[in-house]
Amino acid sequence: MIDTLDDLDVEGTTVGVRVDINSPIADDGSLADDARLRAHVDTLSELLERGGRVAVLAHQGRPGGDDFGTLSPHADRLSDLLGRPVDYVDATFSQAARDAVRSLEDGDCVVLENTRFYSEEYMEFDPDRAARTQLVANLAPVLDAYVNDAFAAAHRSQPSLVGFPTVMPGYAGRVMESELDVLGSIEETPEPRIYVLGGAKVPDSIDVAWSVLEKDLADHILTAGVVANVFLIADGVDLGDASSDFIYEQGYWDEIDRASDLLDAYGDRIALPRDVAVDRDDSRHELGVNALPPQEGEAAMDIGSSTLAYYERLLEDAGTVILNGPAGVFEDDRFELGTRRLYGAATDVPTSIVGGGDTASALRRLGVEGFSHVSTGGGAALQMLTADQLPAVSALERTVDAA
Ligand SMILES: Nc1ncnc2c1ncn2[C@@H]1O[C@H](COP(=O)(O)OP(=O)(O)O)[C@@H](O)[C@H]1O
Ligand SMILES: O=C(OP(=O)(O)O)[C@H](O)COP(=O)(O)O
Repeated sequence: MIDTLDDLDVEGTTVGVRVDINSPIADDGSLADDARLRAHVDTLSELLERGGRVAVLAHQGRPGGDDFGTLSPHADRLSDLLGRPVDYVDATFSQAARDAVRSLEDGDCVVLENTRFYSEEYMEFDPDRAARTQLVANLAPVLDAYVNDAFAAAHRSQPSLVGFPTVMPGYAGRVMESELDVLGSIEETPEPRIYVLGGAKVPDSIDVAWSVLEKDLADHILTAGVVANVFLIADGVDLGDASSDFIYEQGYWDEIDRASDLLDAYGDRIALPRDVAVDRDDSRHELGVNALPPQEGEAAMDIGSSTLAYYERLLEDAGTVILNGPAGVFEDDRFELGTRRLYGAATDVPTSIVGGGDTASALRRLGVEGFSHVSTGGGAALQMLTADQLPAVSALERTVDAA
């Protein structure tokens, strides 16, 4: 049983609110999509209107990634969306951050800097240990309560997600509450059940694949995106140096062995692309897997038309489809076809559940709609649908009682 905002006496209370506003970032550093900020408006508005003093905690990107950066543009955008001033401080738990939180008055909001600027935040801890990290130990004394609205990050056991509710009363925000309601009630989704695993977070996708195949939750897994490329290499296909180098640079080389083990154990339930699309002479060019490797410098950027026809046939018989991750580099018009058609076909399945920040952004851009549920979380939604507990949700369940 988790407490919600209905259980929190908000007025005059200083609340640390963990949101997930991790967003695509344009080349000039601005937000390329603000959907995740919009999602949290209800929670933040409610807290502010009820007289709360709100300190927003969030991450943006992963250390070393192109989208790793400051939350300053997020604060500006939140101010527009909330229709009230939102301060930003370029500190997360230092004296400057604590002063900014202490000086909040009823109805004030400040965004603290990217929690992942601080190294412990990118590590996974059990909640008790997380409570002793620098972030929680330094910030908790200036907060009265903690609200977790970051469903999309609830599968991470990181300090800002599991540490605070160990030392102060923790509550689910409105996004967290509604995601848990919708995804938690899908106990008996219609079969056959198909998982579509695309995108670029290969280790997460392979974890999910193991889990749903072992538990017999998935009748088929359709691979797409970088996930498919890893499976193709594991299956002995020569995808060429460009795709291999990309996988190596992402640190995913060991995932090829894990994909190979999965194919050995459950190969009959894992569908691999039959063709891929590469950039040749500045145009989309499709190659059957038998025609691989591609020419030098060409990388597999999307699944091809034969693969789409094959996947569409499998989806015709599905009762439930759960999808995460674009099928290709949808940001480039030449490689959006796989995502457009695959996700389009999924809207015809009786129960269709989609998750993921980039995925949702791709679908908006491509105008694909009509799913049963579009979750704010990708990995978090998938983990929940594997029936595994989300660490941040468990931490809220075990939170300390309000005084
Ligand atoms: N074949 C591919 N090669 C390189 N990148 C790809 C490929 N297919 C998809 N991607 C990239 O995957 C990214 C999204 O993946 P991911 O972050 O896992 O999605 P989500 O945020 O929805 O969970 C996009 O930026 C897209 O360009
Ligand atoms: O974008 C996110 O997850 P998602 O890609 O599964 O939707 C969350 O912000 C979690 O980010 P992380 O996967 O870097 O921990």
